[in-house]
This record gives sequence, structure tokens and C-alpha cells, in this order.
Amino acid sequence: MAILCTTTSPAEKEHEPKQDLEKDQTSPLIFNPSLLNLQSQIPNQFIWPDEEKPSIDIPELNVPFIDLSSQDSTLEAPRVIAEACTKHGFFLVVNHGVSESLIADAHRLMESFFDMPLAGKQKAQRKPGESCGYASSFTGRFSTKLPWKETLSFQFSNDNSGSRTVQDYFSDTLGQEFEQFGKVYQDYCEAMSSLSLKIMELLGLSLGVNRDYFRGFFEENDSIMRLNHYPPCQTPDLTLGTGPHCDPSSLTILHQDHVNGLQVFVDNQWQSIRPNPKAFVVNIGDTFMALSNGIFKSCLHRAVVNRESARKSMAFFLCPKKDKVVKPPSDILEKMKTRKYPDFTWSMFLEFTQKHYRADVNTLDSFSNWVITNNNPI
Ligand SMILES: C=C1C[C@]23C[C@H]1CC[C@H]2[C@]1(C)CCC[C@@](C)(C(=O)O)[C@H]1[C@@H]3C(=O)O
Ligand SMILES: O=C(O)CCC(=O)C(=O)O
Ligand SMILES: [Fe+2]
Repeated sequence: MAILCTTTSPAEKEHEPKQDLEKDQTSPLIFNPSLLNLQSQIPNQFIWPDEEKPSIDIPELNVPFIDLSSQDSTLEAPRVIAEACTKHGFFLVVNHGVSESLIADAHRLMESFFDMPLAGKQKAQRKPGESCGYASSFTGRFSTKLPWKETLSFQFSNDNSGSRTVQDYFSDTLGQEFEQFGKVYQDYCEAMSSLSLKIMELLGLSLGVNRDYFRGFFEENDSIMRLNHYPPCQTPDLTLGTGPHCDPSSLTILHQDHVNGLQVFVDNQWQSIRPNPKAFVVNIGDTFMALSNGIFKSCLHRAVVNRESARKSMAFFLCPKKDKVVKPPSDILEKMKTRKYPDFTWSMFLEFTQKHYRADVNTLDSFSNWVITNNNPI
């Protein structure tokens, strides 16, 4: 039997808004992929309700390619981006300038991390209420609708201090043998941070705001990098790798391996985004939706799993500096007159998703109500 019982304590769950973070009634499970993917019957906690079960044979999303090397990327791209972001917030970037060998190294090391015995990965175990560390599914955090995945997340700070937070994280939590991992993911996060600033210029132009405005807003950032491993599953039609959600962060830059799995809910149906190793999938998160006063959409998406192959993806979640006030620029507010969301900081929003609310389609609205009703000071 692959499921082991443990006495791990559940995540902190006080101060519930509309949707309750589920209380653990029983001892949480441990998700050990090397054993679990052989099971023909999966534990109930991994079975999703019928209305959320994955659909097969879905259409492919018509998602634009933005060529960042092209001379007209600043002429044509803002219009194409505006069209995609007012509809669903997803686009692909190609010729992005991130080295192919860096991407390959990041995938190779991710594979060797997740291939380790569970006890080795658990040296980086994510603690209750924290967003970083190793999580084998979210067995200690949620008790139903568990995702069929294991993840390793770490913080990246771009703060001009020359600090190498990612490198230090690997050596401090996993030991000196992980120095090489730390170097590769430090470089990868720096590449993602620079790429996201280029994309911020284009988003600024698309919204008719000065091109430096959002670049400046995110120049310093407190971002999150996440490695996702979705093991094969004998009953992929019953579960999900990542449940339906909108990213609470500002901008996500995702690199998927060659295995299908990412789906976006557009025009009332799930649509897939086919893997393309040369492209990054970029999507608008809730915090950028708030910064654009709701003009650019943060869209519902999820990841499905399959019987045959493991799937890997790497997500860089660009987030503002923790205490920077998130409010739309005056250029937008002068045109729109009414504010859609209250002022907040990323630190408040992160706490909301880690301690009070499981991110889903309604995260931003629930968070806004929580900020307003609790009269949260910033
Ligand atoms: C701030 C974050 C919370 C999550 C990781 C980052 C950005 C996306 C969020 C998440 C992926 C949305 C789906 C549900 C979630 C629990 C997951 O399946 O991983 C979310 C992350 C989290 O709360 O850890
Ligand atoms: O793995 C994927 O394709 C998507 C993962 C995702 O949406 C997330 O981690 O926020
Ligand atoms: Fe996501």
C-alpha cells in the first residue's frame, strides 16, 4: 500500500472568509509518487467532483505568439497582447533570449530532484502557512481535491542588493551538494525576472501607459519560483494535477516539457495549450488584473495528468515587492473613474492564499471583500 499515515500538523486555518480552508479530520496522507503511480485505485482525497473532472478531446486555444526579437515587437505586439489579455490573459513568447542550455539544465535538475527518495526531498519540506519548500501533493494542507503533483517552490528577490536568495536557499535547506542546483535556479530566476520586465514594457504599451511604468513597478520584486512534477496516474480521468485557479500573483512565465496538460477555460470550455519547448507561456495573474483595474484578465486554468508519462513544468510567478501598494496608475484611473479593487500589498494577498483561502477562480474577489470587511490597513 503506497499511502502512509503521518501525524504532520495541518496548515494554519484561522479567520475564514467565504471559502474555508479545509480542516484535517484524519491523519494526512503522504503522496509518494514512486509507489502511487502504480496504484489502480487512487485514494478518495485525490478524486475531484464530477463537475471539475478533466474533459478529454478538447480544442486547442488560439493563443498568439509574441516574437520578442522582432523589430516590430513594440509596434505590433502591444495590439496583439491587448487583444489576448482583454479576452483571456494568455500568450506565448518566442525568441525570448533565455539560453536553451539554461532551460535544459533547469529541467534536468528538476528531474533529478524529484527522482530522489521521499526522505531526501522532505529535507526541504514546506512548513504550514509558508509558500516555499517541497510539498508532496498538499496532503498536510488540504484534505479533499488533492492535486496529483509534487512541487518545490522557492523565493526569488530582485532587490539590487546582489543577494543570491535562491542559491542560499538550496545550500541552506538541502546541503552543499546542492550548490549546482542553487546556481542554475538563481540564474534561471534572474533570466525570468529580466524577461518579465521586458514583458511589463509591452503590457504598459498595450494599456496605453508609459512603457516604463510597470517595468519600474516590478524592477524590484519578491517573486516565487515553482517546479511542478506530475507523476503518471492510472486513473487520470478522476483527478487533476493542478485544480482550476487564477494565479494570485502578477505575471506567470511557464515552461512546460513535451507532455500535454495545461488547459485554459475560455468561451465556456476548456481549451489546451500545446507544449512548445521554444516558447514560454505567459499569463496575467490577479495582482496585474487589479493593477489594470480589471482591463486585463486573469483567467481560470488547470493542469491534467495522464496514464503514460510524467509531466514537468516550471512556473515563475512575478510578484511585487511585498509592501508595495498595488493600485492602478492614474492614466488608467482618469479614464475609468471607478476603482474595481481596493489598495492592497502582495504580502496581504500572499497571506490570504496561504492561510485563509485555497486559490480558485474567485480568489481576487474574495480577497477584495476580505480586505474591505476587515478594513485591513496597508
Ligand atoms: C501564491 C501562490 C499560491 C499558489 C502558488 C503561487 C501562485 C499560484 C497558486 C496556486 C498554484 C493556485 C492553484 C492552487 C495551489 C494551491 C496549487 O495547486 O499549487 C496554489 C499555490 C499555493 O497556494 O501553494
Ligand atoms: O503545470 C502547468 O502547466 C500549470 C501550473 C499552474 O498553473 C501553476 O502552478 O500555477
Ligand atoms: Fe497557475
